[in-house]
Amino acid sequence: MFGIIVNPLSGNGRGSNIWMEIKEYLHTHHIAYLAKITTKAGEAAQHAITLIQEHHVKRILVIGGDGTIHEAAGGIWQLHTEGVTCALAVIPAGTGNDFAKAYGIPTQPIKALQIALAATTTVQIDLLHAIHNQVAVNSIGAGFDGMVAKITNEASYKKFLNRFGLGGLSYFISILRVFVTYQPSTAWLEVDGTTYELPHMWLAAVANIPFYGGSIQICPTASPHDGLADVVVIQSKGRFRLLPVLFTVYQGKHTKHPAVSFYKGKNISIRTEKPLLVQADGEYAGSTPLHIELIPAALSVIRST
Ligand SMILES: Nc1ncnc2c1ncn2[C@@H]1O[C@H](COP(=O)(O)OP(=O)(O)OP(=O)(O)O)[C@@H](O)[C@H]1O
Repeated sequence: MFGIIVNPLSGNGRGSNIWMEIKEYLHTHHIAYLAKITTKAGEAAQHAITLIQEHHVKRILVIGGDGTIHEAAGGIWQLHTEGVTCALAVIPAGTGNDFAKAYGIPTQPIKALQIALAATTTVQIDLLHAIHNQVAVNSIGAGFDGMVAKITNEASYKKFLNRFGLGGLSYFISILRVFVTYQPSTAWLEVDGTTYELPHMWLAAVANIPFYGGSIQICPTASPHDGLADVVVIQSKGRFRLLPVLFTVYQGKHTKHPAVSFYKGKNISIRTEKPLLVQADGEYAGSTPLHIELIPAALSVIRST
């Protein structure tokens, strides 16, 4: 028996349509499952806990976006700390789908389901453990990207673009909106005991995978298997100096720009002169200060071969 968690509203209703298709396939092929459908934000974590504790599932398939994956992974991790294991599989149904991209999970729902059912390749991935005991699978960032996550999730164009399968474009629109108004500030980054002062900081993001915000290659060298978190910092006094970064970051070709710097470590703190918005896996997650600890090999993920 395996468990399924569905966010029917992910990708502006794509989650619901995919669920119909998957349900039909499972019935046709006489595959037993137990499904939980979310009815409000935050529910996926509890669904994961219930599926594991009460129904003893060893595999949970999430049909949703990165926000729902974030919550389900949090539930699985909570029980992992008590010694109970359960693997996570995904059928991408969200706007950005960065998690699926990182693990080669196809966007075609039946293909993604077949990978989940076969479970031939399971990998252990690192997690980013932050304040309020939450874990992130993709990234946690403060400043510019916290603001982009917030306005994207509130924007009406996210819904509109999702209708045409162009959800990823909504992040780009938000980036342009925030870019013209954002005011950088001083921050202090601590990586494994060494503190760096960062004047004119636009963003500081801690990444577990190379992508965020719908396939932006913010940290091309980030790996969820190396036991280290990658930190990317962007600093600039002027806005227009960052234009080349803006237009090269999607291909991960911004890395040599003098405004961009990278760090790697296990314990990362970010303090700022004024509270900055924080995003965790693309969802609003409070504000700075931030402390993140990398937990190595903390979650089993079923990936494409
Ligand atoms: N039934 C629901 N009603 C309202 N909100 C929900 C529901 N189920 C989940 N959520 C919340 O919706 C948020 C976004 O969901 P999700 O990430 O799955 O889709 P998305 O926003 O379309 O995709 P992406 O994160 O890739 O942009 C999550 O933070 C989750 O808590």
